[in-house]
Amino acid sequence: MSDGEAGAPPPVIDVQGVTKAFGAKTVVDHIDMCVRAGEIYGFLGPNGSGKTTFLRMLCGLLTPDEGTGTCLGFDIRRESLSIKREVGYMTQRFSHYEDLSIRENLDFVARLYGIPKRRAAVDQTLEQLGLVERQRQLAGQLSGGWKQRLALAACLLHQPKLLLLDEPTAGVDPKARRDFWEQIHGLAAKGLTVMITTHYMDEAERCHRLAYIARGRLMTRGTVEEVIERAALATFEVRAGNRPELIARLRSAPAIAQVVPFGNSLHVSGPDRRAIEAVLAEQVGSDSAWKQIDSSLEDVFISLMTEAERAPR
Ligand SMILES: Nc1ncnc2c1ncn2[C@@H]1O[C@H](COP(=O)(O)OP(=O)(O)OP(=O)(O)O)[C@@H](O)[C@H]1O
Repeated sequence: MSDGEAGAPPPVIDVQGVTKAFGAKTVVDHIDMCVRAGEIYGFLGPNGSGKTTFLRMLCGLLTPDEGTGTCLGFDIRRESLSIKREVGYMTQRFSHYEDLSIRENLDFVARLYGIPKRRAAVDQTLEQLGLVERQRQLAGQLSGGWKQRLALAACLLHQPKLLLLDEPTAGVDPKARRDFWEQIHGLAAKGLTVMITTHYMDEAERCHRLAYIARGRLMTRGTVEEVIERAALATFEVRAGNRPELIARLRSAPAIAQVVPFGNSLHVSGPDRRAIEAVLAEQVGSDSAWKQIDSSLEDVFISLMTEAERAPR
């Protein structure tokens, strides 16, 4: 599986065989990754698949049990201090002081990290993220979307070269998520590299490239188009309404890897188009009720997750 091309910008993250176990459980299992300067790289996978653990190893917060590589040109095992200086890491549980304003929160973070020319750094970050008008507003009164923007601002104060964002938009409404992504694309256009975890498919589609892991193992990576193409998954839309007995019958057919309800229809997928057609012809009847459609990223991810769950450890 190639992860980059000739003539591409230099890698900002370049790691091989990164592995971490907690007790007997291997949480990150021999992951290779190459992310290039200015890329927005999506890191996806089901809950508990090891994404946060991997991010923590990249930025020097956790030492891998196995594996080698560099982040921002620094060795992930030996130079974690240098890495931390140049990485902005937005964790899932970003906290701020509710009774301090946006400006006061940023000033506090700048003090904490000993950022030189603190006032100028705060001014610049407020400007950069469109927070100037709201700088006196108390953080506790902000909507979810503005809170996320404050969190992003706090990560940018020290002008990192790499942003690691762990589910930055969880629970944020679609408009605020869109605004957040505008910011991310703007930052990447200026040369910042961004690695982002998300469970939202529309966000995955906004990444330049992405990787999908399940149970700590890398299942696929590439552009959205490459990931869908490589999966070679045949998907059919079955317009059969809500029929639990039909769903159960389809799921029991060996040719069918997954059946997922989508509104009034079902998405039925598997590796062998003809074999699925044979099952549908038998189970659904008239072929006017079903047709082949393009597989979506979500269809592919669900299929990969199922594959990972079935694989022996
Ligand atoms: N410090 C730790 N000690 C023991 N187990 C841990 C530790 N940190 C994480 N784990 C376990 O490792 C597994 C992977 O967790 P991780 O947080 O990396 O997954 P994730 O993909 O980020 O999940 P989510 O999408 O839910 O955030 C989980 O089973 C978790 O309980």
